Amino acid sequence: MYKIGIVGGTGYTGAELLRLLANHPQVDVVAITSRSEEGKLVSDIYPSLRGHYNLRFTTPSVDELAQCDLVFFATPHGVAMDQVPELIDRGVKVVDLGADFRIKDTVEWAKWYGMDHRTPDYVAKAVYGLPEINRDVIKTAQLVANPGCYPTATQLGLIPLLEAGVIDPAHLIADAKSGVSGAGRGANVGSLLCEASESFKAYGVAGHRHLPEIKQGLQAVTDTPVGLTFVPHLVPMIRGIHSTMYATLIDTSIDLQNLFEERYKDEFFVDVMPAGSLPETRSTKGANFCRIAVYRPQGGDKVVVLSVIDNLVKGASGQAIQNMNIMLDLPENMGLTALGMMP
Ligand SMILES: NC(=O)C1=CN([C@@H]2O[C@H](COP(=O)(O)OP(=O)(O)OC[C@H]3O[C@@H](n4cnc5c(N)ncnc54)[C@H](OP(=O)(O)O)[C@@H]3O)[C@@H](O)[C@H]2O)C=CC1
Ligand SMILES: CC(=O)N[C@@H](CCC(=O)OP(=O)(O)O)C(=O)O
Repeated sequence: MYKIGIVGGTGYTGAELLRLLANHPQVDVVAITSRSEEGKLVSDIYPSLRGHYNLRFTTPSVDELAQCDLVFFATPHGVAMDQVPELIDRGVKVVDLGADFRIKDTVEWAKWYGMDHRTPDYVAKAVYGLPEINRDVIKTAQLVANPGCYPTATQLGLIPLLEAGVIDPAHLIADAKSGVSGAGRGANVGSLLCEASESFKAYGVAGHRHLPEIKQGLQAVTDTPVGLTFVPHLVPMIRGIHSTMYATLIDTSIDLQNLFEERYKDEFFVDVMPAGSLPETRSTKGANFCRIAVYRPQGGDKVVVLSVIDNLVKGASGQAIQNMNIMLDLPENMGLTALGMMP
C-alpha cells in the first residue's frame, strides 16, 4: 500500500480526494492537514466518510509529510510553492491541484495570480498533468501540476483539431460555464443560495487566470500562434463545467466525428459521443469522465465542440488521482471507474 498525504483537507477538492481514495485499493491516506479543524476526526466534518477513515486533521511537520510516498496539495494559490520544494528534495512525489506550478513563464504567472513566484526552479521541474496529452512524461515526473477545471474541459475539446492542423489557431473561442463549487468552499460557505441561484452571469471577460494556462496547453500542440477568447460564466448548479468552443476550419474535407473518435479511442476517460449528441454535465457528475460532441453547423466552415466534465473530479481531484496512478505505475483508472449520477 502506498502512503498518501493531503495538504488542505477541508476544501471541496480535499474532500473529493478523500471520497475517491476511500475506494482505491492500493493507497492509504495517512495524513490530512487543516489548521482550522485541527484535532477533529475527518468523519466528524464529513459524515459521508464515516466508517472509511479513522483519521484526524493535523498540522504535520515536513518530516512527517516526508514519510508519505505521494502528497496532494489542495490548497489556495501561493501555498504549494513554499511547501512543495522541501518534499521534492526529500524524494516525495507531489501532485498540486492549485496553479502554482502550471504556467512555465513565472513572470506571466505573477501577472495573473497577483504575487511573485518564489520557487520558479520547481516550476521548471513540474510536468503539466493532462494525461491524455502528457502521459509519458507524467510517468517519470516527481512533481505534477494538475490542470484547472476550465483548462481541462477546453483543452480536451480543442487539441484534436489543433493536432490535426484543420482549424485556424489564431481565432479560437471558448465560452465556458461552471457550477459554483468551482469557486472553492471558502467562497461558498455561508454564501449562498440567494447569490448564486436563479441567475446566470459571465465573469472574467476582460481576462481570466485560466486564459494563459489554456493557451500554453494549446500552443504546445501547434506551431502557429494561438489566439483565444475565453469567457467563463457562473451557472446555478453545484458541480459541472460545460465548455462550448468555436473555430474556423481551414480543411473542410475533414471528417470531424472520425477525427475525435480516433484521437480518443484509447482514452478511458474521454467519451466521444455519437454525431448529434448533446453532452450534459450531469452525465459526468461524481465521475472522472469528459464527454465531447463535435458539430459542423449547416456544413459550413465553423466547427463547434461541446465538452463537459465534473469540475471537482476530471477538473480536479479525479484527474489528480489519475496522475497519481500514472506516477505510481498503477492502472490509470484504478479507483476511478464510478459512473456519473443521473438525474
Ligand atoms: N473547486 C474547484 O472546482 C477546483 C479547485 N482547484 C484548486 O484546488 C485548490 C483547492 O481548492 P478548493 O478545494 O476549492 O479549496 P479551498 O480554497 O476551499 O480550501 C483550501 C484548503 O487549503 C487549506 N489551507 C488554506 N491556506 C493554507 C495554508 N497557508 N497552509 C496550509 N493549508 C492551507 C484550508 O484548510 P485550513 O485553512 O483549515 O488549513 C483548506 O483545507 C485551489 O488551488 C483551487 O484553485 C482546482 C480545480 C477545480
Ligand atoms: C466558478 C469559479 O469561480 N471557478 C474558478 C475556477 C476554479 C479552478 O479550477 O481553479 P484553479 O485554477 O484555481 O484550480 C474561477 O473562475 O476562478
